[in-house]
Amino acid sequence: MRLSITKCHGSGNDFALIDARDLALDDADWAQVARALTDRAGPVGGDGILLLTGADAEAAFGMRIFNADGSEPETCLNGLRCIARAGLEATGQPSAHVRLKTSHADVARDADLAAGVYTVRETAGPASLDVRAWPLDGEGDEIREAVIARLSPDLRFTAVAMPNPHLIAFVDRVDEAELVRIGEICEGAPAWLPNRANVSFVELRDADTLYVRTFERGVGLTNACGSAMGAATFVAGLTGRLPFDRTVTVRNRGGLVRASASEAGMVTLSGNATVEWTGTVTIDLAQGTAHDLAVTQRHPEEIAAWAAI
Ligand SMILES: N[C@@H](CCC[C@H](N)C(=O)O)C(=O)O
Repeated sequence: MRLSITKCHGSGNDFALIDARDLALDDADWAQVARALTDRAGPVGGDGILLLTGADAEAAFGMRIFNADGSEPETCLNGLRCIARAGLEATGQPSAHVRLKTSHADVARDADLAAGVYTVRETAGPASLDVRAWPLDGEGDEIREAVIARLSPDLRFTAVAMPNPHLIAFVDRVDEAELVRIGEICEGAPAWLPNRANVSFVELRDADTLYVRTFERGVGLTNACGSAMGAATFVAGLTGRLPFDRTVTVRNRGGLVRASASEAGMVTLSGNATVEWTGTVTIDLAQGTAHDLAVTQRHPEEIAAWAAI
């Protein structure tokens, strides 16, 4: 099978985006496409794949995302900006209501974060504190700044669904080895956390800046995770570290976004949707491999504009 793909990223969280509006593959095949395209030893590499899906009565277009391991999460807010760019360009609209797996979001082209950086504003939520839905068992119905002894005796986590599951711990300094240790416990899908979780450590750097590092479910450490940045901004408000509705800078390993969260749990992020190149590639579904990549157009100007941030 030969696919057209767009290699793109939001804050360095990188994806192969596929216009799937006229493609009919079953979920198992998309999972296999995700494993093939995200393999960093293969010709493309990435944290996941994004599917632009068609309109319905409510939404101008939709997004599906598959993680590198082939699992399909509920949302992806860095990926949504890339899908928004593709969907807005495809439909010719300046803004849109977008269908996600289990929820909706609103997107619009925003003023460029910096010269030449295509920027999208996205609003998603509401964030939910109900962990019975994950499920996360044995820690009560809500987890707010609480020790989860099965993960660490020292850290205090807040559990938030965006609606994908996030465990957020504010720390003085991100300890990456500890983040990986805890991320891997969750990745093992223990009986008390069968659907796993994304785990983030967050530094409050000043009254206008957070730094977020995330071990993502189905992927591992990534440069950035948009839903984690949204969750972290909401938890900063919930725990009184920052006022709700203040727009702050959320830094990450791949760059930054501007973010705000309301008390009702709606989060708004404004950040890049950078296209690196477009091309075609062959997928061997039986083997789960990608080969014969042909890049048809490169965008060094977009890569350079983002690097300057
Ligand atoms: N990187 C994404 C989140 C992708 C999904 C996540 N790994 C999960 O399984 O929930 C983002 O930018 O939000």
